[in-house]
Amino acid sequence: MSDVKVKVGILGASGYTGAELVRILAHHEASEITLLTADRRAGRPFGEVFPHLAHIKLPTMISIAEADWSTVDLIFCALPHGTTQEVIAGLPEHVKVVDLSADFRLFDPATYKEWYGAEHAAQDLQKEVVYGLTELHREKIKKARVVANPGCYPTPVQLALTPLLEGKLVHAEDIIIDAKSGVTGAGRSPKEMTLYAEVTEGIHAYGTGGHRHAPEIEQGLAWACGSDVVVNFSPHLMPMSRGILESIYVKMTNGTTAEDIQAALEKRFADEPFVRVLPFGVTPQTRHVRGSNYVLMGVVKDRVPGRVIIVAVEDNLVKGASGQAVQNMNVMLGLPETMGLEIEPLFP
Ligand SMILES: NC(=O)C1=CN([C@@H]2O[C@H](COP(=O)(O)OP(=O)(O)OC[C@H]3O[C@@H](n4cnc5c(N)ncnc54)[C@H](OP(=O)(O)O)[C@@H]3O)[C@@H](O)[C@H]2O)C=CC1
Ligand SMILES: CC(=O)N[C@@H](CCC(=O)OP(=O)(O)O)C(=O)O
Repeated sequence: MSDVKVKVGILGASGYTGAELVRILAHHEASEITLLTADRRAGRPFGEVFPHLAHIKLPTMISIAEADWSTVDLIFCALPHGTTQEVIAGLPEHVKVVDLSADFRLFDPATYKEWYGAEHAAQDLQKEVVYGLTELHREKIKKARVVANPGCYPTPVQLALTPLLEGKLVHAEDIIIDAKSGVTGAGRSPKEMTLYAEVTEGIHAYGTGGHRHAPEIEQGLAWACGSDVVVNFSPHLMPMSRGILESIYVKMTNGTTAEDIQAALEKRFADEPFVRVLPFGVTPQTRHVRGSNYVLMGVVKDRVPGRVIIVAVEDNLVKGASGQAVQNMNVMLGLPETMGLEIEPLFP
């Protein structure tokens, strides 16, 4: 491997996923961080905003307007969705991009407008974007200049269901995803939904019957089975900082058993470094992936005939965002895919 390091920028470095990118890249031997941006916190040293990472030598965070793009080979864009399209569309061609926001994840402009409430501002660029669920789109990611990192909720469910839909082992029209997330999923900017008094000692459903990740999940599952898919997706906010757990209820096709589902998932992910299928009947906890890039999934036979339940977990800030973003960078640059990501989960 060459000693020349890839120069990396992080736009939105003062947010949760920005901090997580810095934490991961601190152990990434083939890259160096040369640009950090913030908005309200522009002008402040990174280590002042995140004292737990103050020992790392980093450039001061500046505004995007001040950025010199000649100092970067690749940027991670960790800006709120809606603010990203114009920034990325204006970048010079030599800059590769991994976008963590939702701005380039939906490939049909009408669907984008329906769920995000505005016309897509960079439709030409959208045509060259690759959807960055690494395990499912690795070959395209290798050649991409701009990668749309998946949403946190859509990652585990697409991993679990893609092999089952491809193998016609489950029905595409009967999929229920009951999802639960920690509050960091909502970002670091203050919001009523994430006030301590309203999160602690209770749980609540939100976006019930129509969350913007439903069309992203449906898009990915339609790629898997070659026809339209409609899912019932219902997220809940949990009194914990990180982690996502999804209980996925599906109906098996005639003649398929829960053991067949287990075997199909084990086969599909046998060589994947970041996806683990647990022994049949064992379900994972969010604590089993905390701080790591792993997705764990467990298959359980439902007592209701013909049905099976898959429980999948990830850390929303790692495999659900910054970890998968670094995994995609590694693939785009031809680096070992696991570089910087071989961190064991923090338990308990
Ligand atoms: N949190 C999660 O679990 C996941 C998040 N994502 C996506 O990743 C992106 C970043 O999320 P997250 O880190 O949680 O968000 P945060 O709210 O924690 O951070 C947002 C960052 O963007 C900066 N920023 C805000 N508004 C602007 C603006 N108008 N122009 C330029 N910079 C701006 C902020 O700067 P400042 O601090 O100075 O205001 C901050 O650095 C979002 O698109 C989110 O949807 C994707 C998957 C999971
Ligand atoms: C708990 C919480 O608020 N979660 C966020 C999803 C976070 C995420 O990964 O998605 P985006 O990148 O699409 O924002 C939500 O429900 O909107």
